[in-house]
Amino acid sequence: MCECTEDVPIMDITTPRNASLSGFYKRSFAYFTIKERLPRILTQSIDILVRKKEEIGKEYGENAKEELKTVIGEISKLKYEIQTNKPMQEIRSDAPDAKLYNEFVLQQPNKTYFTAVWLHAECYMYRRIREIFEQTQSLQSYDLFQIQKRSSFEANLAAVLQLSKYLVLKLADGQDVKSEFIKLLKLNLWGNQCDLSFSSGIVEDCSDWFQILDSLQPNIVSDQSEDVWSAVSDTNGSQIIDIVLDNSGYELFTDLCLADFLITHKFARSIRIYVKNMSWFVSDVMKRDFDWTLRQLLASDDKDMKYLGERWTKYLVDKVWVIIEDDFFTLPHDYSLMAATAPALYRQMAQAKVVIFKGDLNYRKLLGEKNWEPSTPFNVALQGFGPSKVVSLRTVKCQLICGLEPEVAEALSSKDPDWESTGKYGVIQYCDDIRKLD
Ligand SMILES: O=P(O)(O)OC[C@@]1(O)O[C@H](CO)[C@@H](O)[C@@H]1O
Ligand SMILES: [Mn+2]
Repeated sequence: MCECTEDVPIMDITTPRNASLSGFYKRSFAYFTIKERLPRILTQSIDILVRKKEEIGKEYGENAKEELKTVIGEISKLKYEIQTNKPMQEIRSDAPDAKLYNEFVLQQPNKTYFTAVWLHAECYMYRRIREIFEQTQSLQSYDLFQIQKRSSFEANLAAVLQLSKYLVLKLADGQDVKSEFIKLLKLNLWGNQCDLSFSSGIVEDCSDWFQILDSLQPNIVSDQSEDVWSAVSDTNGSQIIDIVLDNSGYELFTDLCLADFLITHKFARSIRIYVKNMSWFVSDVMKRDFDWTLRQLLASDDKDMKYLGERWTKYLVDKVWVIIEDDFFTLPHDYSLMAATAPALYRQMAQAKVVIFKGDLNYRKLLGEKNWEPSTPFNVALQGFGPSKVVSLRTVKCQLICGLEPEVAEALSSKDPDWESTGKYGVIQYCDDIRKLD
């Protein structure tokens, strides 16, 4: 039994094969996340609000200081509900996504934090944070994680600088385009190690990847970068490439470098970039984070960073890059439900040559949060999702995976029992099993 007050027995086992990940299985990263990581994220957020009270008052008005007390109380309440395994409550909001949340949670057989599907419980927590700010007068637009996101970019300036120089050089040079593309793809993959939900909001230095890229090759446990290259470099058909972003900071910078490379080498006429429309899993990119990042580049003293800032601003003005916000990315639904829940988005993605999904959370959604047999082919694990060719770039931060050669998972587990929750390993996976909507 766990120490939860709702009298629910938590099983002291690992996640059974083919079951949904859930805090219900005590020997799982899902359990650890709900028990330790989510409450820690909330505690740290409260600390920041307390520390920044005066600054928030100056920026959002005196009333905001009063409302902060309510916000802090509500976040503490949310933390208590998680720790004591209460059922997920109805979201009180007129926003259209709240209705979908409420219907979705109602349909689920298990509604408490530790018994629900982990993906649902974790997404719900971030939606509740949004609700807390929605209920205020003065803090509607306040982003609880903005300070951490900005610090993460600032802490990784050295890596950004180094990559800027490299990219500026490579953009001007048409040599060896394939190997440069694959190199950028891998840099981009490792950029996904730098998320703040994983480190519970602790800003880490991500600067090493650039130097040690080759030595990391054995850690890419499934590498279909050749297939990705073939799909991306095919100049027949659609000239649009979609990227579903993950984290702000260094990872976003690597995404934009890849997006620039694709445009410069004419693999796409336009790149559509999908962002979150609320504060999400601490470090995920919202439009305002994207804009802030470009402003940092434009204001830089470094000529290459500034140049990229100008170049990318022009891409946005000319609609070569288009930023898209869609509610679907902050719903608890996995991607196999996109066609039914967000058919317009599915059809839009079907116009793309390739859709690149960044990061661990997107991978969980692609695989339907299920503990697949690790040798399950990627196209099977996608369970019918395939608006276009799908690429996933993901460092392995939780216990689900597919597309591995037989025995690879067993060998990794005996070498490093925690291999699935360290972020040290990565996958570059590809599927061209396209399923059009009627
Ligand atoms: O999607 P991202 O940024 O790569 O990772 C998000 C993440 O940190 O959050 C989840 C747990 O909180 C984990 O699945 C994953 O490690
Ligand atoms: Mn993320």
